[in-house]
Amino acid sequence: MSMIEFREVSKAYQSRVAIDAISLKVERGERVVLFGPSGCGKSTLLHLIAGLAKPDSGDILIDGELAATAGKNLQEPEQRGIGMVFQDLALWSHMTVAENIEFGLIAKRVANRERRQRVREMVDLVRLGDYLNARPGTLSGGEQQRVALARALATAPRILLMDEPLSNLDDELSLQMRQEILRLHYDIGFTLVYVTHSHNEAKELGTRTIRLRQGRIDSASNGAAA
Ligand SMILES: Nc1ncnc2c1ncn2[C@@H]1O[C@H](COP(=O)(O)OP(=O)(O)OP(=O)(O)O)[C@@H](O)[C@H]1O
Repeated sequence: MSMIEFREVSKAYQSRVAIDAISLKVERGERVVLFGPSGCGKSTLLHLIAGLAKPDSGDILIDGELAATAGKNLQEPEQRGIGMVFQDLALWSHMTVAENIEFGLIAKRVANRERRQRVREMVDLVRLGDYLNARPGTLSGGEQQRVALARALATAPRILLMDEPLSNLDDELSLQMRQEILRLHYDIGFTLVYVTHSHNEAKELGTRTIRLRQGRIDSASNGAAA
């Protein structure tokens, strides 16, 4: 059973078609990189998987369960077991770094002690141990991205969606984060769908590259290495 399945999914914004009858299967543990020119539908595809957008037609299955169908979400985003790192998904500015990371764990009713331990592991992972009590507004762009990554991974999601998550980082930190993502993938075994314009990131992180063009899968490059 696939972890993510799209059956003839379409999505338009007003008259603009963002996703055009896409059928797609992503298997458990796969690391899929989405490529393609600006406006081809990459972010919309992630939003559909996450439940942040509804398909106009077609079905979306997550781990074999119908999560969305024409015009409605049958599973809310928080029911889908998905972690997200999107550029426009801001951190909560009134909360500390620790509280941001802890948020999903509270929602999942993880016990107090385990929560604190998990937050500690996550800040260490993204090398922000000294910033536990800082507010996001006092951090650099790159540091904020690392908090977002820690927040997304804290609940050990079965699917991790990332939309250009490393674009604000310098080369060295970007490399470290890519290694961390691969290590975590090995440890946790999540399914990754990753949007980037970087060939380096695609080559290192992807087990499969899918190129989108005008809301459709460009079949010439589906399955090819970056
Ligand atoms: N909320 C929205 N309202 C109206 N149109 C939208 C909305 N979101 C996306 N679109 C349109 O849908 C199409 C696909 O956009 P999308 O953001 O998915 O592309 P993308 O491949 O992620 O682009 P980029 O690489 O620039 O981030 C574009 O034509 C865009 O203008």
